Amino acid sequence: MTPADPALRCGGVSHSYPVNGAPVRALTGVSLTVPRGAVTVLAGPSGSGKSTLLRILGCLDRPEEGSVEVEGVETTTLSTRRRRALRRARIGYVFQDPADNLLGYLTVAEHLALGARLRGAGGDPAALLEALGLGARAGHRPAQLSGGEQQRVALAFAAAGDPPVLLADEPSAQLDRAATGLVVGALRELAARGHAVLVTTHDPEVLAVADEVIELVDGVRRDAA
Ligand SMILES: Nc1ncnc2c1ncn2[C@@H]1O[C@H](COP(=O)(O)OP(=O)(O)OP(=O)(O)O)[C@@H](O)[C@H]1O
Repeated sequence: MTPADPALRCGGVSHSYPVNGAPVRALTGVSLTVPRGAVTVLAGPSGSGKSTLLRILGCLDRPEEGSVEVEGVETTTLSTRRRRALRRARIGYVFQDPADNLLGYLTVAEHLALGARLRGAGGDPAALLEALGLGARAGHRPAQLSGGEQQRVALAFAAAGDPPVLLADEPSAQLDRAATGLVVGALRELAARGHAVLVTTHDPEVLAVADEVIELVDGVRRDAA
């Protein structure tokens, strides 16, 4: 693998969920690459399969069909244990629901220290907190923060330790304009430092800073691939 190779690549990914004994098709034959040093946006209407695809690319779920490579490593054939180890070391993930991202008993600073430890220390967590407008919150626990502040801490936690791949599911969903501006700035800054950044969004402010937009409709890639 060379530095020019994409950080993430998937090919022919299809997936369905069983609902009342019958499969509900969420993705059909999706192929894409996510380059380093850029912000790539996964767009599309509600229910189009964005979260499903992000979870599969983030090695949280295994697709029914297709390949998923992280930094040149095919992940769909790895054991659950090895996939989890690869995810922890190489991928930062921000879940859509703030409650899924943070541990109630850790302060903001402790989250960042944990993120750095999981990946081998790197980056500058204090600078990232400042950039996200959270410089004064390092000693606070999630319950002492608003939903929007928790979502920004989740982004800092996911980026702590500089994982090469950063995935975020609707990172501005809970945020007002000012906070969205901070998150958008942080996503661009992470891309400028060489991270591969992939976010799902409906938000025009996030779409505006995308280097590339990949559009899903009914689980199928709609843009010119
Ligand atoms: N756990 C699940 N069980 C059953 N069906 C599911 C599950 N998760 C998603 N689906 C279905 O899969 C399809 C894709 O859902 P997904 O959440 O990936 O879309 P999305 O584009 O992220 O939507 P949104 O923008 O509303 O978050 C939808 O038809 C949805 O109902």
